[in-house]
Amino acid sequence: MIRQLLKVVGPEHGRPVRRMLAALAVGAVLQGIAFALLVPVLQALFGSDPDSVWPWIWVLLGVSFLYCVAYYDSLRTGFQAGATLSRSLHHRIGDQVATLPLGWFAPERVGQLGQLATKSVMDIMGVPAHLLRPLVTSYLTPATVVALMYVFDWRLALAATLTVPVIVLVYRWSAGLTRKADEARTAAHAVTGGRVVEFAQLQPVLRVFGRSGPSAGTRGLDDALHTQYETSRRVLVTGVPGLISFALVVQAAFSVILVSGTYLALDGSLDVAKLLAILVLAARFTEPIAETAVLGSTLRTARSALDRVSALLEEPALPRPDDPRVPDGNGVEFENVAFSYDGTPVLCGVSLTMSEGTMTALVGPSGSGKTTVSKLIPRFWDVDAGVVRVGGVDVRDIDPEVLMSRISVVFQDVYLFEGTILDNIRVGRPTASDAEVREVARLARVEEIVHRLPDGWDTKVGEGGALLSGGERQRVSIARAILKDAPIVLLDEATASLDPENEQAVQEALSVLTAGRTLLVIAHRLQTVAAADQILLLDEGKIAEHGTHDQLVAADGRYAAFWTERNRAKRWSLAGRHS
Ligand SMILES: Nc1ncnc2c1ncn2[C@@H]1O[C@H](COP(=O)(O)OP(=O)(O)OP(=O)(O)O)[C@@H](O)[C@H]1O
Repeated sequence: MIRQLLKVVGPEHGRPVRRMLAALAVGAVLQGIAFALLVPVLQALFGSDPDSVWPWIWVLLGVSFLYCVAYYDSLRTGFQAGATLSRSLHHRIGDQVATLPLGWFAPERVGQLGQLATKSVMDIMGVPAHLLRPLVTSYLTPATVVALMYVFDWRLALAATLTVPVIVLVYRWSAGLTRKADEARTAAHAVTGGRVVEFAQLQPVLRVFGRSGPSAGTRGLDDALHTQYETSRRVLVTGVPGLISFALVVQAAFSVILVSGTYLALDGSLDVAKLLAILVLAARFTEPIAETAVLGSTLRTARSALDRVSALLEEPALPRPDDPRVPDGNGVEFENVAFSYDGTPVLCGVSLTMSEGTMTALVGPSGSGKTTVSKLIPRFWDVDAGVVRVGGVDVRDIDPEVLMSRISVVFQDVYLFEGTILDNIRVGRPTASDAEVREVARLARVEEIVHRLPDGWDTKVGEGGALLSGGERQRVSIARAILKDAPIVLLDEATASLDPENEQAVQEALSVLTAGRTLLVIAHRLQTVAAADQILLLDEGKIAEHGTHDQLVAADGRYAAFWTERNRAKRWSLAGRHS
C-alpha cells in the first residue's frame, strides 16, 4: 500500500512521506526498546540491590526522550505529508484531467470525479495521519520487543516468535472473511447516495404527475436502504467470528509465554523477578498487534481510494503528435470515418467535405450520429478508422491547442460557472479587454439579460447558470464563441422551443457568430436547413443523402419526406401557439 501511495503522489512528492515513515520506524523501534528496558528495571527492583535500578532508569529516560523526539518529528512530518499529499494529489488529478480527451467527460464520470477529488483524496490523506502510525507500530514495536527478548531469555523469546505466524495467519483469515462483505457494504452506500440524489431530482416529476406524499417514488431508495442495512448486518455477522478469533489468538500468544515462563520458573532455570519482567514485556508485545484488528476496514477504504485515484491517473491521455503540423485553411473533411462507442458502431464509412466559409446542415433521426460527427472534429474522441482533416491535416497531427483555437463549439448543454456573466463570456478569450467583452455581450444580446439582473453586470449567475433561462444561457455561450472568433463553428441548435423573444435574440446572436465561418450545424429549424450550402442526411451512422435543399426536395427521397414532416409539425406547433 505504501508503494501504491508513493506512486499516486508522484516520485517528486514522495520525500515527505518517506521522511515521515523513517521517523515512525525510529519511533516504533525506540518504543520497543523502552518496553524491553522494563525487564532490567523490574529485575533490579525485585532483586537484592534495588539501588542498581538507577542506571537503567536513566537509560530508560534517555530512550523515552529520544522516542518523544521521534514521535514529535513523525507528527510534524505527518502533518506536512498530509498537506503536501492533498495539494499534490489535487494537482496530479487536475493535470491528468486536463490531458484527457473531452469525450471522457460523460455526466456520470464528472460525478465520480467530484467524489474522487473530495472523499477519495480525504481517505488518502488519512493514510499518513491515522493509518501509517498504528501500521508501522504494530509491526516494528513487537519485532523489536521479541528481538530484545532473546537478550534476556532465548527460550521465552523463541516461544513468542513461534506465535507470530499463527497470529499472522488468523489476521489474514479474519480480514478475508469481512473483505467481500465490506466491499458489498461500500457499494451499497454508494448506491444509496445516488438514490437519495435521484429522489430529490425526481421531486418535480413526481409532483407534476400527482405522486406526492412520503412514499411516492421511494421504492428505489427503500430497496437501496434495505440492501445497505443487509450488507452492514453481513459485515457484522461475518466479521465478529474473525475479530473474536484474532483477539483469542493474541491472548493465546500471551498465555503461551506465561505457561512456558511458569514452567521454566518452577524448573528453577528462570528467576521469578525476571519472569515477571518478561511477562510485562510480553503484554506490551501483544498490545500493538491487537490494535491492528480494528484497522482492517479503514485500511480497505484507503486502499480502494488509492485504487480509484490510480485508475484515473492511468487513463490514457489524448495522444499528442510528435511532430505537429499546421492546418492550411479552415475547411473540414471526413474520409471514410468509422467510429464506435465501447464497441457499438455509430458511424460507418462517413465521408464529407465542408469547404472553408460554407455552411453545412446535418439532419437525421435521433441517434443517427449527428452529435458524434460534430464531436470528432475537436477530437472529443479519435476515429476508429478513416481520417478527419482540418485545413487538409489529420486532426491527430495538429497540436491540440492549435486545433481547439480554431474551433468554437455551441452545444445545447451550456454550462456556466459560478461567476458574473462577464467572467463567463471572458472564457472565450481570457486576454480580452472589458470593452471587448461588453461589445460581444451586446452583439449576442446578452446586455438585455443583464439589465434585469439584480446586480447588473456584477450578478453571479449561480453554479451551472441557475439564474438564467435555457435561451439566455445559450446567448452567453454564443457571446463566448463570438469573443473567441474562431474560424470553424460547430453548433447544435436548440431542440427545446424557446419563447419568441429568446428565439429571435438567439438567431440574431448566431448570425453574428456564424458569418463567414466554416459552419457545421446540427439543424432543427427549417429556416436553418434551407439556408445551408449543403445538407447531409445521416441515418444509422451513414450519409444517406447529400445536396442542397432544392436538389434534395427534387430528389423526393428521405430528406423530402423529412422536410414535409417537419413542415407539418411546424404548422401544428404554430396552430398550438395561437390557440
Ligand atoms: N458518450 C456516449 N457513450 C456511448 N454511446 C453514446 C455516447 N454518445 C452517444 N452515444 C450513442 O451513439 C448513438 C449516436 O448518438 P448521437 O448523439 O451522435 O446521435 P444524434 O443523431 O446526435 O442524436 P440526437 O438528435 O437525439 O441528439 C446513439 O445511439 C447514442 O445512444
